Formats: sequence, C-alpha cells, structure tokens
Amino acid sequence: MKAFISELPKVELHLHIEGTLEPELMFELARRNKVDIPFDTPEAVRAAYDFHNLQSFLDIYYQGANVLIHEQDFFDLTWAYLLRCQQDNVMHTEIFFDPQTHTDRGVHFSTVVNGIQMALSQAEKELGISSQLIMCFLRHLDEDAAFSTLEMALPYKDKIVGIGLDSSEQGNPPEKFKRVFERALEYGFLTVAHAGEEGPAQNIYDAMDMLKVSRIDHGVSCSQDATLMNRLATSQLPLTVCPLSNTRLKVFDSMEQHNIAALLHHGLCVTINSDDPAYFGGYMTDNFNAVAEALPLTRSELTQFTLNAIEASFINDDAKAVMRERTQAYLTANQDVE
Ligand code: HPA
Ligand SMILES: [Zn+2]
Repeated sequence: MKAFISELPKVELHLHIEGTLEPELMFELARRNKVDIPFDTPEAVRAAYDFHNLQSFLDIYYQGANVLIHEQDFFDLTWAYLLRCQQDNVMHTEIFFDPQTHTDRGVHFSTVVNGIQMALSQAEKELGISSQLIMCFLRHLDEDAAFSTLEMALPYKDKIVGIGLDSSEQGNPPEKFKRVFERALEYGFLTVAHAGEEGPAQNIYDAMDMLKVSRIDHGVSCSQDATLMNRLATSQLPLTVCPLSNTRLKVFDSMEQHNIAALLHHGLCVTINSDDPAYFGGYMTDNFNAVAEALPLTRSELTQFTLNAIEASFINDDAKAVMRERTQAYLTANQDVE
C-alpha cells in the first residue's frame, strides 16, 4: 500500500504555511535575523513538541513564527513546503496564512503575502504545482482586529481566494466573527472555518449557517450528531480532516480510533490534509500512510480522498477535470488486487 500511496496524486486543502517551519529552517532564520530562540539545537526544538491539546501546540507554534521577518523568509518557508509537495505528488495546494501573527510583531502584510506568493508562482512554473491562498483570522483576537485585517487584504484580493478562521476554538465560537465574515462575503471572498476540532458539533452548524462556509476545516466532531452527519452527506460540504494533527493533539487517542473511515463510509466529502506538518510529524504521504495502516481502507477508498479534495478545491472546472482524469487513470492502472 505504501508504494501506491506514495505515487497517488494528492490535493492539500488544509495547510498552515507557518506550520511547515521545520526546526532546521527555524534555526537558520533565527541566526540570519538575529532572533533569540530558547533552544540550542533543532533536536531540542523537536523534543519540545510534546502536545496535550490544541492550546499547548499553539503556544509553541506562535513562538516559532517569530523568526519570520523578511520577504525572503516567507519565500524560503513556502518553497521548502512546495518541494515536499513535489515529493508527495501533490498536484494542487490551498494554503492558509495568519497575517495577525506577523503584523502584530511589526512585519508588514505585504512582506508576508509577497514572499509566499513569489514561491507559489515559481512552483506553478517550475514544479507544475497549482495553488490558492486563504487568509485566516486568529479567533482568540477580537472582531475589530479581524475587521482591520480584512481591510489590509483588499489590495491583495487577486492573490487571496478566501477567508478562514483558526487558533483556539474553545471560547471563540463562529458567532464571534459573523459580521466580519458577512463583510468578507460581500467583498467576494469565499469562506472556510476551523470547526469541530476540539469544539462541539454546534460549531459546525454555526460555521455553515452564520459564516456561510464552503468547507469545514477539521469537522470531526460531526459524528456526535446524527442529524449533522446526514446534512453533511446530503450537502457534500467538504471536511478537511487532518489525521496526524488529530492524534498529536489528542482529539483521538490513536489513529485506530479516528473516525475518518466512518465519515467516508457515511458518504461525507472528507479529505486528508497535513495541517502543520513540521509540528505533527508528517506531510501528505505520511498522513495517508498513517490512516491506511490503522484503518481498513481499499485503494479506491484512499483515492476517493483525492477525488473529494479535487471537488472541494477552489479552482476552476477545467483544472478540476484534468486532476480528476489523472487521479482516475492512476487508480485504473493500480487497482485493488483481491
Ligand atoms: O489545527 C489547528 N487548529 C486551530 N488553529 C490552528 N493553527 C494552526 N493549526 C491549527
Ligand atoms: Zn488547521
């Protein structure tokens, strides 16, 4: 199965670019930018990644982002991720970035977007990997901060396809951002939101009904509510599930207990994604492998995760058709052997 997964075409829809900062690059940028970090070696950084929930991860994750200062840093970060995409046969990726993590430290919005965007353009030309950019609001910050971040994005509207919502779900429900998402929709942005990661199924309903999302990020708590499961199956509103993230942050005790196979079997449009691969120990192929090792899924079912992600992506129908054909041809050539 490993060889099949390695070559399987993939589409990533839930990836925080700040979460691709590998300890080695963190060290190099800390040295280059003369930023102090409280670790002596990349191995010591990795040893500190012992998370027990979302918040314990976020505290370390925001600290790590302090080494990102110049446009070149954002370019280097994004380019390193895109090279991993190439290795993992990722055809298309939709990338989150958290401007507030940077603008609150005095880094200009344009520095962040331009650095990331230069790497995305280069990847399209040199690696044949297409991409989109989604700007997230940090939900632990207030509504006013989200409104001013939205205004900052307007000059870059041609580079940003959608608006998302991340950071601490508990205590920061979708309702807090209802008005700013309304404004974003008026401006013509698509919307997505993290919901039902650590929070209840109600947050998924509220993300759909109040924030008018086109996809739910995570969404695994939907299985607490049979009515919601049926609504998601009927509407085919996609869930961007992140298996290794969920086990590292103890949303599930083990991969064997993950509900991703159950969601797929119930007919939901579920996808596999890496979230913050440098922190959770795996990129796209690693996530597929972890799922396939723990749960009884066939080659066609694993391929369905890619087909779902193609439908759930924010690209045009022609590009979707090309990716669908490539993926189906791969499955046909490498069908399940009984
Ligand atoms: O999994 C996540 N959840 C919420 N916020 C995040 N920011 C990066 N990763 C995550
Ligand atoms: Zn996430």
